[in-house]
Amino acid sequence: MEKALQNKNPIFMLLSWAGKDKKYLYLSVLCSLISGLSTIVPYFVIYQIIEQVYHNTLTEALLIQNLLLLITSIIVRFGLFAISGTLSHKGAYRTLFKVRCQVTEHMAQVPLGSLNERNTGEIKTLLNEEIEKLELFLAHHLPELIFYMSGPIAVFIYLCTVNVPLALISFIPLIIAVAVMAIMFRGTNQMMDRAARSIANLNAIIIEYIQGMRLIKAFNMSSSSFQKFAKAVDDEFKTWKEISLKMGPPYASYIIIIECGLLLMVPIGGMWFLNGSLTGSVFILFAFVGSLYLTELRPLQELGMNFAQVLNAVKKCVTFLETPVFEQGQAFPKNYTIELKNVNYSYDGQKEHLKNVNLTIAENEKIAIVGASGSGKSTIVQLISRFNDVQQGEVLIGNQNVKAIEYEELLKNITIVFQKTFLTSGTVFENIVMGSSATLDEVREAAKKAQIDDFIISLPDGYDTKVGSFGIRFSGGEKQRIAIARAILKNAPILILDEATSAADPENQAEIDQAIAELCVGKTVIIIAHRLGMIKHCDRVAIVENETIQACGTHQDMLEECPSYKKVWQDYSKAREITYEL
Ligand SMILES: Nc1ncnc2c1ncn2[C@@H]1O[C@H](COP(=O)(O)OP(=O)(O)OP(=O)(O)O)[C@@H](O)[C@H]1O
Repeated sequence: MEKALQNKNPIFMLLSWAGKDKKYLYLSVLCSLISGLSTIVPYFVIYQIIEQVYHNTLTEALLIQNLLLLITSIIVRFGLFAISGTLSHKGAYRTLFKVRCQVTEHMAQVPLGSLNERNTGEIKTLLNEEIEKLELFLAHHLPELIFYMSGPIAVFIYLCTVNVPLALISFIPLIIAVAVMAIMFRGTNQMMDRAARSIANLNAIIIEYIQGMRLIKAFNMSSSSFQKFAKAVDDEFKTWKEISLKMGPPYASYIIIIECGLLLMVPIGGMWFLNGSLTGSVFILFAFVGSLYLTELRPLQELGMNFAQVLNAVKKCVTFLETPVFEQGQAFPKNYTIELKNVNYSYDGQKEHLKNVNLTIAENEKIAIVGASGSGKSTIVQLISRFNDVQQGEVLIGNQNVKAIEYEELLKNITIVFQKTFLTSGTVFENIVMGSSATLDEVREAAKKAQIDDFIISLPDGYDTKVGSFGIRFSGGEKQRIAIARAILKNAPILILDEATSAADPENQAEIDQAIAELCVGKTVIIIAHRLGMIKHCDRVAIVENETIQACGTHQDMLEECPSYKKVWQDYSKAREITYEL
């Protein structure tokens, strides 16, 4: 793969992605070549017949011989073309599978931050539409290009053996047509780039529209959302209209020019015949064949246009595959102390979202991070787990920079429970086990501790119930308890709870608190919670304000010494006492 990326020629890139399946593509090209070369046979037969008629030597035996030759050439031409198509499709779909695997594998190896920079629509477009265009090239364009080109080239060579000057003249329309085509393709790369961006934008808006359907309905935003969608469709329409307007005239010119061979062959060949420098049979051959053979190249124009899109798709795949991945690192340290030293971080390179953050969390210590919404609490924990990388300063675990630790090892040793739990489309069991080799008993044990076992066994298929089947939708609280069960099962030495119990209902709160308390035993724990009740699990509290950690200490010390923490605590206590009178 590395080697392939250094070699930027798109065709070589594609062939290198095909790997061992290149053989199908090469064989397909070979079949296309032979099939294309067989185009020469009918022209040869025509010339033979003209000669035989002209010299009055045509016999029944010769007619049958010519007929057999024609039938054989037709069988070879279309038989091999069909075989070529079968082979090219086999090679193409295997290659597509490999490219899709590489892209998805690469996605898992790049920092989450660099994926966030690309919108969902862009990645979906790359995986579906852009990679699909590679099939168009490998299965269709490549064999067809060889097929359509080899025939006329063979005929041209054959015509040269008959009469070189006239053969060269018969070639002139192609030179002019190719020049027109070259003019046509000037600037199309940028246009195709724009077309790809426009379809990615359209995809992103469709995804946003579907995902945000509830919000759209709740706030009656359908008209404005439709406007956004309509604008994206309009942009797509305008882009393709512009492309069509730019390509239409040269396309028509190409078709017309390539058909103009007769305009050269009849007067020039006729004059040479009249002044005796050409035999009648050669004149008739050129008048028919010399003006016809180039029309075989008509489809090349369309192939050329599609090829620009294929090049664009290859470029997109290469750019994505070149996104830097995590480098190989060292083993996870034996000590689970976490340290943030002079950490600065900005999402956009402009506003500083974290400034000079310093925090040390001892092994087995439990620390709560509190602060206003948007103050940077989640950003801090994301830097520890390398969802994003610090831009200045360093994050250390067991005195080792997290960037130097093997990424998989890092993820193995850290469990994060987020506020929003993502459930995959598998069974409930698969959603808790998450690829580990835990048994059903172990999974149930974890689920019991997370207070979700009773609910799961009440489902139609218990732990084998498919998420989303039987119209089953999990509530926010149920999803969070599944996430807690996952964390209990994973049992990593470092635990991060980012608003992990925000959706717990009051009935289960006490049990979940108990589950979390058990989960935290013997671990280095960071808890982010707006419900400050979680602080009772913690040894210390750190408060984030003005993009940095303002103060850190025990709950009692902070109440006495940190006015902003005191205020946060008072606000929380007051909020708990509020009752709504209806
Ligand atoms: N992917 C992102 N791109 C750009 N800005 C971001 C991104 N994620 C967070 N931010 C910004 O960084 C700041 C800190 O966000 P963060 O999520 O860390 O805050 P938080 O304290 O965890 O908030 P909350 O308590 O509401 O979850 C906010 O201003 C937020 O808008």
